[in-house]
Amino acid sequence: MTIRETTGESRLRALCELAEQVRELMDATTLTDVPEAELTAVTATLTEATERLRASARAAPQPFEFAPDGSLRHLGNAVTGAANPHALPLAVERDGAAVRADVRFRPLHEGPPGSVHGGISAMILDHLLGQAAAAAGFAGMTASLTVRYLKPVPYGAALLATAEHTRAEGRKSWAEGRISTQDGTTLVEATGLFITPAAWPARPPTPPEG
Ligand SMILES: CCCCCCCCCCCCCC(=O)SCCNC(=O)CCNC(=O)[C@H](O)C(C)(C)COP(=O)(O)OP(=O)(O)OC[C@H]1O[C@@H](n2cnc3c(N)ncnc32)[C@H](O)[C@@H]1OP(=O)(O)O
Repeated sequence: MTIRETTGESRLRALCELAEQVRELMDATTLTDVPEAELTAVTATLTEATERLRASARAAPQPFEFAPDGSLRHLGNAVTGAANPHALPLAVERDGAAVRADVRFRPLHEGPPGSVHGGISAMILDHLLGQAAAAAGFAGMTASLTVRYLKPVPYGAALLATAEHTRAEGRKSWAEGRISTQDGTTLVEATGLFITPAAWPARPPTPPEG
């Protein structure tokens, strides 16, 4: 893994604004009820916009990099990356030895009618557990993730995701976490095993943020 120095903050801000607009577009697409002719017209507009963006393309999304304030960020990440339209994006904060993030799912995350797809909840927990392990100095790859779905997860509601590192054994470390309502009802909980690949530095210099 290489971590590059950041350049072009203004351009990155513009990229993040574009990604946020694409998220709005995805929600609007999921919910729209406009007539067919309007759907066709908007599709033509978007086809043109897509071609304009593809006029110059990178080989991969935004990499891990140091922000101007010295923090480590990954704008291309599918969960936390503000430059990745797929991301919520989740803003993960350290809370002592644990991590937390406010979560508000979108209609485009629908699985069963009216609630969030289980794979989306698992993805959020995978990431948060991974960050908890990293925050404890055991950054690694997910080797296994066990998810227990206790109650349907609504979209549109303010929810909380939390995770903490629980133990480590050599390159292996474990974390657990949950997605809860604001009043503390657990909707989904997970435990995960994270393994630091032998080629990675054993401990990252700073806990990753976001
Ligand atoms: C500085 C940058 C910081 C970045 C921080 C970012 C944090 C962000 C958070 C991101 C979060 C999201 C993250 C993502 O989305 S990560 C994306 C999803 N995960 C992957 O793609 C992982 C793919 N798998 C691998 O790369 C390798 O298999 C890994 C690295 C996991 C292990 O390959 P490695 O060659 O190293 O393993 P080993 O053979 O030497 O075995 C070592 C030990 O581990 C035990 N074992 C192995 N596999 C499993 C298993 N599946 N279950 C249970 N145990 C397993 C094995 O028995 C042995 O135990 P022991 O005999 O020693 O007791």
